[in-house]
Amino acid sequence: MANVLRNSAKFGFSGVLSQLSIHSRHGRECVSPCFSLQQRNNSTSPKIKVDLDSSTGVAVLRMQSPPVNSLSLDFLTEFCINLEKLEMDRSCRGLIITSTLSKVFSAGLDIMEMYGKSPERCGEFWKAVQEMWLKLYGSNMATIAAINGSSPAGGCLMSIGCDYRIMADNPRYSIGLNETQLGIVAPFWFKDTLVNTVGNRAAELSLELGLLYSAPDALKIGLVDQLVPEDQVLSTAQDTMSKWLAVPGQNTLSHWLYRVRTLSLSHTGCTGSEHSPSHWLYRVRTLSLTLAVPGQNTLSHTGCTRSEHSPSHWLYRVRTLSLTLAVPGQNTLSHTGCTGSEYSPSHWLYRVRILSLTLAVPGQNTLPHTGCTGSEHSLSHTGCTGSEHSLSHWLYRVRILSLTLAVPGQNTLPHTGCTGSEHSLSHTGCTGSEHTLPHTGCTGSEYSLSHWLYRVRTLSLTLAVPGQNTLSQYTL
Ligand SMILES: CCCCCC/C=C/CC(=O)SCCNC(=O)CCNC(=O)[C@H](O)C(C)(C)COP(=O)(O)OP(=O)(O)OC[C@H]1O[C@@H](n2cnc3c(N)ncnc32)[C@H](O)[C@@H]1OP(=O)(O)O
Repeated sequence: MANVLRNSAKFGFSGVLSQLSIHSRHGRECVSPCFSLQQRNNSTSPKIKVDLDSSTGVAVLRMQSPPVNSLSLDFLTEFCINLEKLEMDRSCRGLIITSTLSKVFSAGLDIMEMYGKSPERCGEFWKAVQEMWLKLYGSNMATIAAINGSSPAGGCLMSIGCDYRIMADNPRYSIGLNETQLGIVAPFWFKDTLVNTVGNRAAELSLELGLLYSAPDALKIGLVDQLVPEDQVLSTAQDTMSKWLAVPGQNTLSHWLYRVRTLSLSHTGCTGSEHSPSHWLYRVRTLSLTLAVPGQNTLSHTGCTRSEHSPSHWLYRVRTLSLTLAVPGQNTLSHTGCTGSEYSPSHWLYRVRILSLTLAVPGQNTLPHTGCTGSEHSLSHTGCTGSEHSLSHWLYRVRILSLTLAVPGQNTLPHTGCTGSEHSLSHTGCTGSEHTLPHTGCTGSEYSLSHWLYRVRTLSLTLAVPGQNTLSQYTL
């Protein structure tokens, strides 16, 4: 095992990933998640121990899977089953996650799950990773990570999936999304969750470099919220939990409102009951990887069949897709036809976001954006120049168009056929007849900025967890 880890660090994780092919098509019917979880839990000794204090409504979930609480399929399955049970137990309102191991909270995904396993097993494993995050991040309970040891990669994801993080004040412990250092592309929902936690720039640096932070540095960038002496991690978590549980309606609106952004990204495009969250995440991840590392995404990332996806085929498709999505008619080959040597995966991945921003205002990115060469596309360059494109202007427009993008299946070709003049503030690329009250509730004269922002936020909530968020739950 140590060899695998060492090799993955030395040769890049692609060597390990090439063993992996996630071909699972997820064509399965929706079954009870609890049932499917139980079906695949093959472990014998419990890797998770849960104690629920019925007087406080707080459960402590202890990870107890030596040597490092790595997130294997069995571990994740057990974790999800326990989470699901607590979620259904109305007496439980708060959840604290901690480790029984000394020095380690969780080492992240179990590397052995990604080595030499069948495509079916890999698919199951990846679904379980997603389910863990969805269940944790989407939990109705207040959640606190009591991080009493190192917490790299998936361990960090688990931590930032919680509402609050308390870490042992020990500089030898580290935390961070270090996937890039292993040659792994952190999926976009890892990235989004990190951005939500530490902000754009810190997340960008962190992911491009695959940084692990010591506990004090993690506190500095906001990756954890509090450091306490090691022997006080759990008791502090318990004290803190009582504050969270004292917030009126904690399990509903306030908790949800501030966590929605990421989930809305993850779920855009869902329609119908057949799209379970995990199914969607899997598909979205594929797309995002497809975009992210042209020429460097191998078959194992994508669920594609081998014969179709040769590297050149990939490049072509990526280029097409990028052009379509990004700044139609304005992205030149220098952005899209890059080869591996110019654009390392992490560099590409985490700059794509910039181009995404650019793509958000089609029809309104006019001459100042055109003719850009690769070198001009720096972080600060989102395609805008000139006084009319101030940051706040951009932000608001982007947000509005995000709304448009967020209702796939309803926003259709009218985006692409718009001319500049149609893209007024009140026009998000939709034609009137398709975009009626259920999306926005606005008519032209009501399109003041504050009104829009408010409505957009409301709508995001609606979109956030299809099949789980209903209007009745979140009507303001
Ligand atoms: C399907 C698509 C893939 C894309 C997914 C992208 C997302 C990836 C997220 C991930 O989580 S990838 C995993 C990344 N994890 C790490 O980089 C952590 C590596 N481990 C460590 O840094 C250290 O082990 C530790 C956690 C800081 C603990 O250090 P300590 O010195 O206490 O223990 P070690 O001697 O290093 O390890 C003991 C033992 O445990 C094995 N091990 C460590 N980490 C893992 C792991 N992630 N999976 C499986 N096994 C692990 C290690 O090999 C040792 O085993 P041995 O048999 O005793 O040699």
